[in-house]
Amino acid sequence: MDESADDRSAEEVPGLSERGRPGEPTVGELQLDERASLQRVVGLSTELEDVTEVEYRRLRLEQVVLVGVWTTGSVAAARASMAELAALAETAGSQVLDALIQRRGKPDPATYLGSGKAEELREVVVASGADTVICDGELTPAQLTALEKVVKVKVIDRTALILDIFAQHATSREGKAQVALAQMEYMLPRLRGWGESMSRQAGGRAGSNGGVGLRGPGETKIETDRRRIRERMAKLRKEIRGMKTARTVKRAARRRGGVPALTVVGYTNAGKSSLVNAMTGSGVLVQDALFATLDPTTRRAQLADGHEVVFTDTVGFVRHLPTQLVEAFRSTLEEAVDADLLVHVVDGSDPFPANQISAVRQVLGEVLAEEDRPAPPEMLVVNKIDAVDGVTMTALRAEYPDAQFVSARTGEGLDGLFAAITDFLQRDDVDAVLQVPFARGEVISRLHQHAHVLDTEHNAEGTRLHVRMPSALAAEYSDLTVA
Ligand SMILES: Nc1nc2c(ncn2[C@@H]2O[C@H](COP(=O)(O)OP(=O)(O)OP(=O)(O)O)[C@@H](O)[C@H]2O)c(=O)[nH]1
Ligand SMILES: [Mg+2]
Repeated sequence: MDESADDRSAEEVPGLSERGRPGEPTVGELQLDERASLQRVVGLSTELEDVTEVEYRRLRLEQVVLVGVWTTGSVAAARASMAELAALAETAGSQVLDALIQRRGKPDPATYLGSGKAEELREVVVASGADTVICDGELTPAQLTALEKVVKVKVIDRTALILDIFAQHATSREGKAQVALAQMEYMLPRLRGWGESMSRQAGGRAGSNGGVGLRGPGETKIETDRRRIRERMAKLRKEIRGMKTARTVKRAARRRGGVPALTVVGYTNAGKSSLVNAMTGSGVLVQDALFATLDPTTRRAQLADGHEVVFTDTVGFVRHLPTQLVEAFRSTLEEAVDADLLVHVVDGSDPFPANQISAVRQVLGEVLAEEDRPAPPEMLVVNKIDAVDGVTMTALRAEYPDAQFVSARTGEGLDGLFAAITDFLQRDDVDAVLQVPFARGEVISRLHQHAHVLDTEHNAEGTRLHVRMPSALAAEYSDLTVA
């Protein structure tokens, strides 16, 4: 392998460190540091002893160095990807000390980074005092182990990082169960790899302080763990199925109410929750953090014409969503499948909004793939226009001529968005004349709530109403329709 080329292509990404790189550690500190990193890996083996701890396992990230292999696209796109990894790492509670990317045709099959670059990474890790390396991609168990061997601190990948954030943020019973399941799925094939790495590390120190407690789990232990994890996964799947049924029933009840359902989807941090708040006057959690929202929340709102709609705020999307989490997404996004309209929010101030849009559509496609219905219609909403300069704004308008341009922060464009939603919902309204008998007074109040009552006339049989209403509602009252 051409290692000099490897090293030449190494590049530091400026502006990502939260604080300056600390000075070189003294030899004494370095040893302490190394001991600490070994200690941490051994601690991991203890965690794996109990399957319930695997379930809610946290990666305990602290001070991290990010690395990425940049295969295609522009420098700016590669940097944006690393900036996102940094934001993810910070969301997980860690401090980013440094970030490096390597230009390479494809990740090294053995160590992800080329071997020369891996050595360089080791130097950065030592110099910065980092205790964890996060790779911007999904690594094979063997790659993780091999890279760990070189850098001598914990190495995790983007998938594990995202799983960790989800584990920290999930609040509902179903959300927690879904994430636990995804984590176990991720851990299962990696048990052996991590076990081997731990045995290796303990073995290397066996002369000084080796012993029963410091050895990695043996083959039998791993097999037992695997079996217990599989059992736990089966149990979780069953529990999740039960919770799903309950939710479907609840949603069906709401749908019968005839209230149009708008599901707000979009890339993480695009401002979905802010928009729901701005449009409904409610207090959904807004945070400058990725995946602030994990469980779907539903809020009612009234359109200018007096009609009620419900907005459902959903979990944000992200590029390279771990496959283990697609199932979790599917469950929270069932709301999306059922929606009358998908309100797709994109951050207009992001340097690459088109990438966000395609990532969202791709994940949504995967999530909806299993359904035998087409995806609901989508309305694109470009948010954060208060933070977009004039030139970019012109470009965005040209690129997305059908989109709504809003600022959830300043309220700009919200009237237009409301109007567009109203137009959309009324596009297939029908005119009908209903004769409602006295015994069915509840129909009249429902019509006033969900339809335009154009004319009312009381007669001997009850009330005759001329209404303009959604076709679904008309279908429900076909027995009362006289014209
Ligand atoms: N400048 C500006 N910032 C906004 C706007 N809307 C939202 N933000 C900010 O963007 C960040 C993310 O907002 P959220 O509403 O939590 O975004 P989200 O899409 O729900 O994020 P997740 O739930 O984490 O996926 C917050 O810091 C908001 O204050 C806007 O119109 N303009
Ligand atoms: Mg949110």
